Amino acid sequence: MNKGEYEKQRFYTCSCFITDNIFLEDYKIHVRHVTEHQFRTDYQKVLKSRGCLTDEQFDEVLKKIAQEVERRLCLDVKSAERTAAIRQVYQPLHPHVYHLQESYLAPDFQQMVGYCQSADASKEGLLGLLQREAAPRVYRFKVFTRSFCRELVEELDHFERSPVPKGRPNTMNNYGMLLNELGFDEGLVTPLRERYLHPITSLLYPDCGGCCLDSHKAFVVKYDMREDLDLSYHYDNAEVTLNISLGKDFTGGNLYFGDMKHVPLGDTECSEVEHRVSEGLLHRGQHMHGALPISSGQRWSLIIWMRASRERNRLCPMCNQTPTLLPGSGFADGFTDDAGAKEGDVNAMLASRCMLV
Ligand SMILES: O=C(O)CCC(=O)C(=O)O
Ligand SMILES: [Fe+2]
Repeated sequence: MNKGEYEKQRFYTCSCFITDNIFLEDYKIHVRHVTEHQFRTDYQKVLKSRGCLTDEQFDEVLKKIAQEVERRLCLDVKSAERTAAIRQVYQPLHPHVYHLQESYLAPDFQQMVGYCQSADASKEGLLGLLQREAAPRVYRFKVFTRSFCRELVEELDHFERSPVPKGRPNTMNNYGMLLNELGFDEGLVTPLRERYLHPITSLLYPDCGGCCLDSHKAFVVKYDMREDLDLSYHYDNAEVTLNISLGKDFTGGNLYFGDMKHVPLGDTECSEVEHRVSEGLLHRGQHMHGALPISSGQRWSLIIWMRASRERNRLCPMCNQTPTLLPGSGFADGFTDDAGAKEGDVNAMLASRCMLV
């Protein structure tokens, strides 16, 4: 997609964003909340088995859900406010890391992409260039040079220490940052996805949107002995995910992969996969995974959730239904308004709710 087309393309979020996949940290469970009655019917028993025993604890859960729904309803407004504040006052430490240059990329990675772009490229040929699968259909390869990883972490650390407001990546990561708010999309992440990652994912994952990626959500996750240590088992809101280990020094923190999300847990065998600084792990977004606790140091990873509207317009990967579209800003959640998609009618509700907080 060229720049002109990108500017014209509007992206949307599925309305399930307001009701589904709400993560309850205390009970390590994702829940759906449409009404209190439905929620009690669906979750009271399982929550009890996880230690939610008293009425007070259950009320606390309902309060957390209400807060999370409120946060989601106001996400775009708050994000625009943060983006504006960052633009106004934040002074980057390394302004050059915002603009992709070939010299940031590992030579092996450039060669691999060169192969994928050649006329006779094939999946078999590409697999011959890659290391053995780290887990089923999980591929490991160097992406950035070590020096670029170091500079990027220095830049993000500098941002973290600055007084500007920060948007956290998702409900499961309390630390880290959203790269679009910092201005990384246009110069770094979009060109990386379009020019370098798309040729690879087209060959490796044509069956799950890898050949028609058209947007992404990019963020950095950060684990520290005094902050988040690990990440619960989950699937991503993505067709294909790239997870690049940026550093710093850490031990532990391995990823573990199970099976695709529709496979029952009882039939799943997990494989552990080590993070290696400057290397990326590429996997299908719907491939269940989590991160083990770090045991020392600080671990930073750049996560790119890549989306294919053609794939997700048919079936939202988060609710498994035909998406009901809510207008969003920027890439939103990567849905587009193709014929056949249901139209949402909650715009007015979104606007009025956001004014309350
Ligand atoms: O901690 C990691 O490396 C994995 C992060 C992840 O899976 C995610 O943010 O979706
Ligand atoms: Fe993930």
